[in-house]
Amino acid sequence: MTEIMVACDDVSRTYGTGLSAVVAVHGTSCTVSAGARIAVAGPSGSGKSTLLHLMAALERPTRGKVTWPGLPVTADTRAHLIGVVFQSPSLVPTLDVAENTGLPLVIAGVDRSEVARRVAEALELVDVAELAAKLPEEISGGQAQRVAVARVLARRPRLVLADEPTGQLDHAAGRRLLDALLAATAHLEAALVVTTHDNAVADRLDTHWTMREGRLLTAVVPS
Ligand SMILES: Nc1ncnc2c1ncn2[C@@H]1O[C@H](COP(=O)(O)OP(=O)(O)OP(=O)(O)O)[C@@H](O)[C@H]1O
Repeated sequence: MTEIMVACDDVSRTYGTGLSAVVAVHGTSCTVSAGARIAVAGPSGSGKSTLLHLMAALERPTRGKVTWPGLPVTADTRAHLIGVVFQSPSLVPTLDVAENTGLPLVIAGVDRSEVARRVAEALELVDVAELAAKLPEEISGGQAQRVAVARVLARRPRLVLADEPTGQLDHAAGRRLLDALLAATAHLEAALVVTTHDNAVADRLDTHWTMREGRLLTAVVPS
């Protein structure tokens, strides 16, 4: 049977209360299987990021349940098993590319030689190995975003959730970033969920989900 990385069971997330309450995600059920490659599209404000944050355990549902049947997710293991890529890379300006990539591993107390090994592998996977000694200010926005992906991959996650990862990149840099994400998650045998407004991005993924007003419409598998 296919392993389920994350399952949302009738999940809702409401922000605020009373008249100002916003139902960002409404009664949504879905599953992400091991190795799945899913694009989540939908208009701005339709709940894509909120759904992703619920899957990442960065938000708690106000109703329903999110579970990770195939992953031993606890507060301690979450960040290693589930990698989240945001729209903006948020690198530490005073650390070089290799140090930025290894920072979460160093904080987690991973052995120095193991950090070096995983950083080298991750930078290779996203094709920025030659930038290892550069500072963030010395690299392009597209390269910085690939370093942010490497920082996630260095933890060897089983599930990668990318929230508009190409949103701040031009077409060519966006394509390169997506190439790197697809190749790296295939290498790590990780499932990948990408939210996007861009059809060119969605078309590269196997399964298409659409959100409207907080609801997940029927998933479409392109022929
Ligand atoms: N922390 C928050 N507090 C209050 N409202 C929020 C919060 N986060 C999201 N919302 C609201 O929830 C709704 C869904 O937002 P969400 O960011 O999930 O949508 P989205 O589809 O990802 O949008 P975009 O494509 O513009 O990023 C919106 O109405 C938004 O204003």
